[in-house]
Amino acid sequence: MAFPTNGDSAMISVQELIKEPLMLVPQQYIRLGDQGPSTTVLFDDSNLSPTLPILDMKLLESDHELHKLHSTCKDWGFFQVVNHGVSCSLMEKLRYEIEEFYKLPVEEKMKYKIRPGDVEGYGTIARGEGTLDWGDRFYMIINPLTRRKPYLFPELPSSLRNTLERYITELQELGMKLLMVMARALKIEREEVMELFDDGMQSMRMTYYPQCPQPELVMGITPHSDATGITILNQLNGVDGLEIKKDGVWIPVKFLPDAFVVNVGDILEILSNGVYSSIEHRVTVNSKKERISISFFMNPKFEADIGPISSLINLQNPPLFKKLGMEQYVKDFFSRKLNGKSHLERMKIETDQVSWGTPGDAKN
Ligand SMILES: O=C(O)CCC(=O)C(=O)O
Ligand SMILES: [Fe+2]
Repeated sequence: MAFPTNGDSAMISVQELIKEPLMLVPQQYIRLGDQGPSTTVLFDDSNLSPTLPILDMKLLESDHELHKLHSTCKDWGFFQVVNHGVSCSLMEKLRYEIEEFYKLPVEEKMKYKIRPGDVEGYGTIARGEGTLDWGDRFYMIINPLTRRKPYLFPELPSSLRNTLERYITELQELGMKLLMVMARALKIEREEVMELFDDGMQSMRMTYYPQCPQPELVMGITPHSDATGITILNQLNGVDGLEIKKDGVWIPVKFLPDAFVVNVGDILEILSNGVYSSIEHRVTVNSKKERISISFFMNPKFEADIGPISSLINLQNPPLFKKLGMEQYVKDFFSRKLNGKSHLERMKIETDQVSWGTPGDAKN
């Protein structure tokens, strides 16, 4: 599928840019004031900063852990998950393969470059205010298989491709398990979630954030919420940088070995009729070490309708979001600038259009 984009697809590799010793960041990457990364709450020695909740996959059958998951998805929209069942050796192999991929000469990587009018492939599209992010990305749809671009996934170096294939299988299983426990916590029928997400639209983004001579002036990825069901993030080389916006402040996520970071995306906020919230996040970079991550995005199938799940709607909880086909939802998302939660805002039903009850009741 070709997505309309708002023009400018900048094919500049930050990795190439810093090959020559660089003292000053070029103008097109600079963000000042509120737009810059200087608004973070730093971890202090007394450990007073709030830390992201950690959930144990093996305990999620218990009512206690289920309750913790439910309140975490409502209050944080983000958590780390341990005992997730994906083997350490596969995680190590994946890290190695992705590092090797980014070490390839730029001409090799350019074989996968984002083509005009598209969003998939290697490179960065300027989707903010024209300011570029300090990171080289590779985004592609990986499921359903028929949506894989023939010049992307199938053309990757075979050892990376085989490792990704194994990783995708494991993450599909983990993602489905997470969605099922969320359904239980939300009191949604398993079948309903299965129907939406089984063989759904899935995509991934591998990102390489090079070290930066002036990290206080740039952003690895602009603040955004994910337009997904859920996202499972693997901070491959253990370098920090992810920050989430909680109660109006940016909080750094401390890397936890052998854990995934999971977040609620806009689609899950819509499906849960606002009971769960997607959260804005961003990535800052540093002057010493590059950060490498891979995000796995799980979504409903292209044929599905996105809207509040009917069993969650009643007189006290009227629908807060419109209904839209997934195909159209994805198209609309990619044709807009990446800007906080603005895409989700467009899906909201105006308060004066809501005919029953008070909208606030839904956040129970
Ligand atoms: O690299 C990261 O930690 C976050 C990436 C991200 O937010 C995304 O791919 O949507
Ligand atoms: Fe994200």
